[in-house]
Amino acid sequence: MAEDIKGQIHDILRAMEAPDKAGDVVSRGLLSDVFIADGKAFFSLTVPADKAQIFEPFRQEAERRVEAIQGVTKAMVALTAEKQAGTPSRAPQPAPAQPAARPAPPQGGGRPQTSKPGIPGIDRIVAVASGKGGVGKSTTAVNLALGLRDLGLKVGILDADIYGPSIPRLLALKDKPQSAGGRMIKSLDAYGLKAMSIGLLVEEETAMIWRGPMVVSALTQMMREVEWGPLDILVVDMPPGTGDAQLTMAQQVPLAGSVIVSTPQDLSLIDARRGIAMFRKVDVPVLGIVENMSYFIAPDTGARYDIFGHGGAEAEARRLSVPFLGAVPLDMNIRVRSDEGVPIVQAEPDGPHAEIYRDMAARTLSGLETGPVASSGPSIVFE
Ligand SMILES: Nc1ncnc2c1ncn2[C@@H]1O[C@H](COP(=O)(O)OP(=O)(O)OP(=O)(O)O)[C@@H](O)[C@H]1O
Repeated sequence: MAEDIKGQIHDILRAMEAPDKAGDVVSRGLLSDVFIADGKAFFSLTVPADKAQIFEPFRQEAERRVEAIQGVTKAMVALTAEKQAGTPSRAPQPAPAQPAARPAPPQGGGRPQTSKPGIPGIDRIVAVASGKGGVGKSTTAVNLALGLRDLGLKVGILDADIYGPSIPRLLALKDKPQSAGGRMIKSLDAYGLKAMSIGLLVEEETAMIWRGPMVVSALTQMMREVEWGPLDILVVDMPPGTGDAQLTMAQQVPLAGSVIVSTPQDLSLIDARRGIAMFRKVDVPVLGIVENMSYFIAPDTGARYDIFGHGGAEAEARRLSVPFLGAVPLDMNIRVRSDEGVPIVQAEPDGPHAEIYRDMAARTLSGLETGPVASSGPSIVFE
């Protein structure tokens, strides 16, 4: 059945004239894998960044035609922009991505330019990623977002962790997303953040088997079709790992930078290194590394223990010439607050942890404004 639908989708797309009149999108290899689940069809079309705008009516028409196939209840087609290696990354943007009247970045600043289509109303998108699961990526993402909020920014958080969306739990999001009319859905509000989670929109089993292009289709759709309102920064909680889905996301989402979360253990650091290599490969600036569960604070005495060999991530950051954004202790309170749906920065704004996250937010922001300080040039390390 699914194969039959895929065949029909190919036929439909082959028969449609591409707006740039350069041949049909299937023969040109612009079509991703087609994924069918629960009667929903997902695929993306990779188009040159400067043609994204003229392809939009084509995208809509493709959705209409695919939805007319018997057995298809919904079609989700995303345009992803092609970034050619070596081309100057200043292709025209299909839609204004910058709200008016933002201060210009400092001279020589590292505000990354991207040839990928920006998201209207969202000034900058920052990915929070980890080389492996369970290191506290989501905890870091929400508290970093709240830290950025405390710096006076308008901040959104998008949970793109298809393998275990945890933002609804961390932010106690209970309401179902509501339609905002047309294709748009309203973002949810949590502690002054705009929030949306893939877990609120898609069945978890469906999302887990998506491959890279499908994840990007869903993600770009969530970015474009959620009413975020104007945002200074959208923090994206990425799926853990450095596989196909993550690489495609890093490559095709217009990211201004990435933050890598690691624990101090060697194994986690090896994975973090892979994460950094992945972002570098696709020219996304690495804004820095966070060392989570860096040391342990005994709940009874408050004494500090470096049980995991604290400092590993900081040393690694130096070795790899990326900024170190901060060390967060393994602290029962951080976990308890997360489980209660009130992240520590919100629950204990005057406590030591909130301060750590606010510092982290300030360093992240400064990396966005001026470029990650330690990231340029090779470093010579004597061991
Ligand atoms: N600094 C910390 N101190 C104590 N507990 C923590 C800390 N950071 C995270 N945790 C706890 O560790 C668990 C995993 O954290 P989290 O869900 O943020 O990790 P993750 O890397 O996003 O995981 P996954 O990749 O599986 O989604 C959670 O129970 C969380 O509350």
